[in-house]
Amino acid sequence: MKAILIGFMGSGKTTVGKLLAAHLTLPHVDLDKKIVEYTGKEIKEIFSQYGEKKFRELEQKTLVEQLDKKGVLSTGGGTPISEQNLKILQAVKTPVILLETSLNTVLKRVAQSQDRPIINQLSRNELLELYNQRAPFYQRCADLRVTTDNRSPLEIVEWIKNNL
Ligand SMILES: Nc1ncnc2c1ncn2[C@@H]1O[C@H](COP(=O)(O)OP(=O)(O)OP(=O)(O)O)[C@@H](O)[C@H]1O
Ligand SMILES: O=C(O)C1=C[C@@H](O)[C@@H](O)[C@H](O)C1
Ligand SMILES: [Mg+2]
Repeated sequence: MKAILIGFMGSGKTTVGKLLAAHLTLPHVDLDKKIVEYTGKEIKEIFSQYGEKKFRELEQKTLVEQLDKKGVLSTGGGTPISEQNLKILQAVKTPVILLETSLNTVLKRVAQSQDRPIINQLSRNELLELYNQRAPFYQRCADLRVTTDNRSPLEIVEWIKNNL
């Protein structure tokens, strides 16, 4: 992989990853999408039918499978949130880029979406707690950090290209 994007739900990993890959004429790989293709089920169905633990197992397996491939990898929001995955992301030679987004912006972007079981299940306060809990995991494996509040996907892609 040429770059790995990490960050909270709604930080823009999928959107920016797709655009960055197009700018670099590389394939784009989205971990969530790979899991959906592999299982033939939507993420919310995997959560409701098999539980989050099973989803995390699939996520880790898929992450390891993709690391040596060519392209730009967009992870899921929870991918770096285990000591095992953190070790994998810290050890990888590819730059890990953290898309930093305030919780307010996250909520503006994804509050209406029904695709993210974690966002749909939690109250705003619980989400804030999760956001604060996750921040150190993201920081521990990030090589580069870019703020996405008030920046368009294209501006973020330009920033990444200039800093990669
Ligand atoms: N920089 C941005 N400015 C404005 N809107 C954005 C930006 N980045 C992403 N969005 C919008 O926010 C929503 C969520 O983006 P996206 O799906 O790329 O996030 P994600 O980080 O991949 O989330 P998840 O962790 O759930 O996969 C989309 O509707 C997208 O169009
Ligand atoms: O932040 C999370 O834990 C998640 C984010 C999404 O990308 C999906 O991987 C799933 O909805 C879980
Ligand atoms: Mg995504």
